[in-house]
Parts: sequence; structure tokens; C-alpha cells
Amino acid sequence: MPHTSNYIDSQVAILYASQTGNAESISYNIYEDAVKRGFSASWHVLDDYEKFKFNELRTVVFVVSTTGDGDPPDNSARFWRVLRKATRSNTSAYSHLRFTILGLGDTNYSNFCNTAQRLDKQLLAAGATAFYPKGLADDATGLEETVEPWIDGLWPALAQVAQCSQQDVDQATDQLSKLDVSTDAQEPEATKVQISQPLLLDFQHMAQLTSITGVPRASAPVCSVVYVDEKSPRDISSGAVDMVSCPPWYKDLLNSNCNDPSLTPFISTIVSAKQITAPEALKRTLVMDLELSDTDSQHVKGCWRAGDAFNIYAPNDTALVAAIIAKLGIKAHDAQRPLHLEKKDAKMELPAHLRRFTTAAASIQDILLWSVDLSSLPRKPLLRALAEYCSENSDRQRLLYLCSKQGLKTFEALRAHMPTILDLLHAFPSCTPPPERLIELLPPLAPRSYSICNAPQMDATKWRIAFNVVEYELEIEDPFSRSEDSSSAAPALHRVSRRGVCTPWLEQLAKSGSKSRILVAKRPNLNAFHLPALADIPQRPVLMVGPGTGVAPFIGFLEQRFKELQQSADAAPFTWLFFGCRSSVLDYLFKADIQQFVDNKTLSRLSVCFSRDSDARAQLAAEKYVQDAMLKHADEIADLMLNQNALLFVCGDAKGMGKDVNDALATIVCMYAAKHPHIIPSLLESLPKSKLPVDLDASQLSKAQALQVLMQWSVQKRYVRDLWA
Ligand SMILES: Cc1cc2nc3c(=O)[nH]c(=O)nc-3n(C[C@H](O)[C@H](O)[C@H](O)COP(=O)(O)O)c2cc1C
Repeated sequence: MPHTSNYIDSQVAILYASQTGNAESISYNIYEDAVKRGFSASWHVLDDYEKFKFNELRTVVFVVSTTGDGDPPDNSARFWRVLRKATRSNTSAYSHLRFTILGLGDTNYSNFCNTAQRLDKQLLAAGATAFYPKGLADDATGLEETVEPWIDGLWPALAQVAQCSQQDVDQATDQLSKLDVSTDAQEPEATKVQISQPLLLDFQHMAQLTSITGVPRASAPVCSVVYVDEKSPRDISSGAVDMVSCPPWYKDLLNSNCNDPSLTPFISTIVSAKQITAPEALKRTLVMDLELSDTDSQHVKGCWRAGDAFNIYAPNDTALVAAIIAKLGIKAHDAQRPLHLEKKDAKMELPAHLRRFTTAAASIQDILLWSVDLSSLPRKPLLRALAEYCSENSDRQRLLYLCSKQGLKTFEALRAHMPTILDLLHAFPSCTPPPERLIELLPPLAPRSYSICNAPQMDATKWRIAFNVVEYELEIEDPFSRSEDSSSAAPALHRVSRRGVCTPWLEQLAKSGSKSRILVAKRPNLNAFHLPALADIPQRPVLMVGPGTGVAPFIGFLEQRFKELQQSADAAPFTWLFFGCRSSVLDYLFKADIQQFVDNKTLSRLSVCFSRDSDARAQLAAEKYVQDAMLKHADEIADLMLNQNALLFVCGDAKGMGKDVNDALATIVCMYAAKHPHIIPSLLESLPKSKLPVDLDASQLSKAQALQVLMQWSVQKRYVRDLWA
């Protein structure tokens, strides 16, 4: 069975002209099938052309019969007059139209399928494009002989057409040219990601239901808009800051009152950036140097340490914002007009992130760029609210279904796509919420945090971050790929490209070559992820586990330690780094720096793992993952942690590595306890009494107890983790 889905432009009109009902019923079946397959379909008789606004349609499937002596059916007579008038001597009247025709006729009559033939000729002459060859079905031999295979072939053809909407592309391009921001012009071809991705959702189950339950109540709108007669907010700071890289209201943020003044946002300049992975590596990792300027960042100077992270305020993708503006039908001028938000009702409260716009003017375009998250996982209240803004009942019903108990599977499939709000608007094309409603429904756009990978002891005026440019592909099971007779075959996969908000933007700024100034703020270091000063822990061993960009803060730790050692007469305490990457040659981050720390004895021991480089593993007797290396050295690690009061730091991905390392550590503690049972009583005694299991057996340590030991280390700040999702 061919598959189709909700596409970038899934709107399709099924239009018919029928004398005795054949074309009518065949076209209705096509319409029903189209809706089930996720298209936003409508079905009309040709003479209702005023109702369905024929001149505005972009994708049309005609099903027309012939009657009399090669004449069109009566219920298309008026349509023909209008069509003739519109196309007379205008060769581009329908250049926006993509169409296909299924003609019904009978070869016993002299003008076989004359209506379909004429329609085809006339539309082509008026600039329209046939997206699928016409089918001519013969009643003399049986209509179904042609109709059925023709319909089977229609779906993939329609799917292809729906992948791209020329109008949206044109509009988005037009809007973009009006945006005063840089586009992805310098972006290499390989990094380009389609602005909108089709969603592959199966709504067939919906058609069998008579009712749905569990749909939440739609929230009431809270915002209204008042356009203000003042200069665009873009002009407020012209000349002071590159507008690409700061929200127009950044000055308010610089003066915002934080409880901890060191957390107040400031402007920082990107000084340089370089890619530190090989071009063939799976991910691009960049190291970026930023400057703390003299004026803006006095409050941060002297307040940051290796192990801290800075928040970066990044905007949404400009092309995405432009496409949303186009999809909502907002004219460029209106999108850039300054406005205030007001409460619709005095008793209601605006969402916190929009409150500033009650007093400070901003445009819809800037709010969409800087204030709302366009890529967060859709929640049911959002879908429920969007259902209220659909002009087509099929879109409304599908959105309500997604919020219902019965639609849970389809809702989960929707979330698996990680859709942007643009993907949703395209999937439900008649949904056009007012912009002020859309922004109040979307969550705030949070700044993104990056660990600093240098130490102020080296240079307090510069900070450095390392990050992977977030671009990835989701693989989603195609719900239409399993036909009834081939249920055992593996389902086809639908691939969806996604990219992060901040890192592609930072890369773009870096490529622009100019010294962009961006808004940043120190993030509170709640875990105290810092290396204590050498003077405070002169001989305490330090273990660091940081695969991939998780190594970043440890480069800062080692810089700090290197400086401290230069100023100290004491011998370097034991320091051990566990680092992991895919390949010894493609993505061994900070290789030269790490080697230097080994050479100058700042780093006593180094364990590097290569997850996808079996040659390097064999040559260097290396492990695959950091947790493997830890288990390999279980005795030493246990001894350091249990007998030498070592400090253990872990940084990186929470879900995979963070959990695996924690598990490995618990195993290490259990293994050591099994070999040295005499330590068990004192270990158990160190745990809070409330956490101990009732059936306390002091002769062996269970995994659960080992995990409690790790928890206790965390409380004591001996096992400190900085993990990210
Ligand atoms: C009175 C009459 C005249 C017809 N004239 C033609 C004709 O000129 N050319 C043709 O190809 N088919 C002709 N047909 C065949 C129909 O187009 C065919 O039966 C078709 O399936 C009818 O579809 P409908 O029920 O949607 O009108 C004619 C049928 C009838 C009953």
C-alpha cells in the first residue's frame, strides 16, 4: 500500500462533475481516503466554484464524466464559463495550480472522455501543471479497470506534491528578504535542513470512532494586541549591538535585578571559533572564544571559575520564524510593527515571559524570534487550543482526536517527530491562530547553557566553550508501510531532520566572520561543580569522567591545577581523566591540550576510550566506553574513593553516559566490598539510618546499598555531576 502523510502542504481539493452519479461517488471515495491518509482534503461539485474559491486552490484532483455528445455534466456548466473567461488569452492564469484528472466515459460514444480531455488542455494552456497523468476510464469495459490502479498511483504522486508548497517557499523567501537578519546564505549545503518536516500520522482509527473522550477543555485566550505608534524596537539600539545576535530589548535585561548580581546578563563578544573535529567526523564540534568586555561584565569578572557554565540567549531560526509568519498570513509590515500586549481580562495573568511586552513594545517577529520556544514537544493543551482555529472541520477533528484518550498512540507518534510549531501548522493547514494567541500558547524560549572550558587563572578576560552543532535525524516508523498481507515485514522508516536552536546559530555567527556580540549570563552552579583550590585539598586525588564535550570543564580544571602547581612547591596530587570519543583521529577533542597536561604532570593518568575505532582499541588496549574503562580499573577506583577520599567529577550526557557511569560505580563498590568485606559495616554506618533496608546483612553489599553509598558521596560533594539532557 502506498503511504502518505501530513505534508508541508497537505491541502487538496477533490472536485467532480457527474451526470448520473459515477464521478460523484468515485470522487467521494477518493476524498474519504485522502482524509484518512492525513491530507487536509475537501470535496466539491465543480459548479460550487465560488464556495471552494477555485482560483486559490493549489492542488486539485478532478473526477469528471462526459455526457450527451461529448458534453460536460450539467453540474459543471457554470464552472466551464468561468474557466473559459479566466484562461482566455492568459497563459499563466493557473500557473500556481497542480492538478490531475480522472475522466469517466464510454468508448461506445464518439467523444470518449471529452470533458477530461478538454479540461486537461485548457488548464495546461493556462500554465497549470499536471502532477500525475490523467486516467481515462471506460464504462464499456468496466470503469474499475482503470479507476482502481489510477487511485493507487494517485497517493504517492499526491504525497510528493505535498512535500513542497511553492507558495510557502515563495512567501517565506519573500518574508526573509524583508527580515533585517542574516539568512543561512553561507551555510554549506550539507548543513541545510528543510524548514518544515512532514509528519507521518495515522488517523485511520479515528474514522471508526463514533465519539472520543478525555479531550481537555480549551484554555481561554489571555492576550490582546495594541499596535503602538513608535519607532520599531529594532532601532532602539542601532549601532550599539549587532541586531542579529541580541534581542531588541537586551538593555532591559542588562539592568535586570538578580538576587545574585553575578548572574545578571551581559554582552560578550565572539572572538574566534574553530572546528576541532575532522571534516569526516559524525558531529561537528566547535571551540568558541568569547571576550568579557570592560564595561558590561564588571559584575562577572572575578566571579567565575572553571566548572561554571554560561547561559546563552539565542534566537529561533530566522527562516523558521519567517515561514511561520507566512503560514499565519501576517504581512511583513505587520509582523514588524511594534505592539504592546494587554490582558484580555483584568483577572487573567499573562504568561511570565510575555509580561515585559505590556510595557515594552516589540514586534510579533521579534517575539517569535526571541521569546517563545518554537520547537518544544507539543502538549495536549496546545493542540486543543489550536483546534479552535481551524476553518476545515477535518483539521479540527484530527487535532481533537490527538488530545483524546483514543488518539493517544497518534499523539505519541506526533511527539516522536519532535515537531516544530510550523510542522504542526502545516499538518493542519486550515489552522491559523491569531499571532498573539500562538505566542501565549508556546512555552518561553530558555537560554542554553554551556560549560566553560578554561580557567580564569589563565586569562580572566576570556571564556571558552566547546559544543557539538546539534543536527540529527529521527527515524520514525512509517505507520502506512505495513500492508495487511505483509505484517511480518519490518516497517519502513520515515526520516526527519532536526537541529538545535543555539548551536547552529553560534556556528552561523562564527562563519559570518564579524565579531558578534551576544547576550549571556553566568548560570548558577548549584552542584558546586568546581575543582577546590589546591591549597584546600593539597593531596586529595581527583577523578574526572568526561566523554565527548563532557571533557570541556575538565580542561578548565586542568588549567586551574596547572597554574596552581606553578605557584606551589608541593608535588602534584593524583589526577585521573577518563575521556571517550568515537575515533582516535576524527573526534579526539582537545587531544593536544590533554597530552600537554600529561607531559607537564598536571594529569597523572589518562584513560581514553574509542567507541567506534576497534583498531585504536586494539593498538592502545583501550576500552569502548568510559564506564568500561572504569570497570577495568575497578580496584584502583574503589581504593581511591573508599580509602583515599578522592573527589570524582562526571560531566556529559545524563541519559546514557551519566546513568552508565553511575551503574559502573555501584558495581565497582559492590565488587570491592565482596573482596574486602571488612569495610561493609563502616560503609553501611556512613549511610543515613532512614535509607538502610530493614534486612540489614553486614556480610555483603547489595547494588541498592552501593547506590546509597554513591548518594552519600554526592551529599558530601565527593561525587559531583554536571549532566545534561
Ligand atoms: C446519455 C449519455 C451520453 C454519454 N455521452 C458520452 C460521450 O459523449 N463520451 C463518453 O466518453 N462517454 C459518454 N457517456 C458515458 C458516461 O460518461 C459514463 O457512463 C460515465 O461513467 C458516467 O458518469 P457519471 O455518472 O458521473 O455521469 C454517456 C453516457 C450517457 C448516459
